[in-house]
Amino acid sequence: MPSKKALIRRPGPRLAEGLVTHVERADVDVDLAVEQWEAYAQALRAHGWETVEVEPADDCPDAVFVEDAVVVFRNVALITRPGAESRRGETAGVEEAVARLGCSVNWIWEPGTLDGGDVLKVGDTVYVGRGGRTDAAGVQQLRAAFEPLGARVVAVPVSRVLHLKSAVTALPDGTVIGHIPKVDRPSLFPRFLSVPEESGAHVVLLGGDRLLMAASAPRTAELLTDLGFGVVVVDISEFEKLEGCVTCLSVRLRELYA
Ligand SMILES: NC(=O)NCCC[C@H](N)C(=O)O
Repeated sequence: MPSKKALIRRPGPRLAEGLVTHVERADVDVDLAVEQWEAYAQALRAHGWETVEVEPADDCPDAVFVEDAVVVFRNVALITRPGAESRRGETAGVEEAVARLGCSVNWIWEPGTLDGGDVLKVGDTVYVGRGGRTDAAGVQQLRAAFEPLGARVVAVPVSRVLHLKSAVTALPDGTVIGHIPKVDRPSLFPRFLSVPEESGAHVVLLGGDRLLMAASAPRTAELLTDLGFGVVVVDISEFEKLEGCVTCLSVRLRELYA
C-alpha cells in the first residue's frame, strides 16, 4: 500500500562531536545545521511527504543521521546495531517510531553490526555494503530478515567511503549512480552511471522524476537535469562535514499498512 511518510530526527546539541572517519574534522555550526535540517524537512513536505519526528537522542551526536538506525523492506523494519558504539543509543527511539507507524519490527543482534547507510534498495534487490560499519554477521542477518519477504540481497565491498550509500544510490529507473574513484566494484551493478562529484552520488527519490540532492554537487545536478530529472537542491554543508549526505537524514516509508 503506497504511503509517503518520512522519519526525521532533529539535530541535537552535541552534533559538532559527531564521528568523522574518512574526512578531516571541520567546525560544525550547529545553528546553521538546524536551519539546514529544517529546510531539508520542508523540501520533503513540499513534495508530498509527511515528516514524522523521531524523539531526540541528544546524548548521541550523530542521531540526526536517522537512516543508520533502521532498514525498512515492505512493512518490516529491521532495527540496526550500528557499527560505531557511540551510535547504539540511537535505535530505541527509532524502534518506537516505526512500531507506532505499524511496521513489524526485527533486529540485528550482537555480534552483528549493520548501519542503514550501507543498504541500498533497488526494486526487490537489496545491496548491502560490507565495510567499516557493517560486518559479515550483519549481512547474514539482513539476508535472513528480508529474503523470506522476496528480497534478493547482494553484498558489496565498501572500503573507500563510510557507507555503501556514500558511494552509490539509484535513480528512479534503477540506474545506480556513483563517483567512480569512490566505488569499489561498479561492475556489480547491472546499470551504472558515473557522476562527476562525490556528493553527486547521493539522491533521495522524492516521487516521479524528482530527486533531492546536495548543493555541493552542481555538475551532477546539471547532468541529471539534462537527463530529464527534476532536481531539488538543499544545502547540507554542516552535515557533510560529518560525512552525512541527503540520504541519511531521513527514512522514507513507502509501504505502510497503517
Ligand atoms: N548513512 C550515512 O551516510 N550516515 C552518515 C553518518 C555520519 C556520522 N558522522 C557517522 O560517522 O556515523
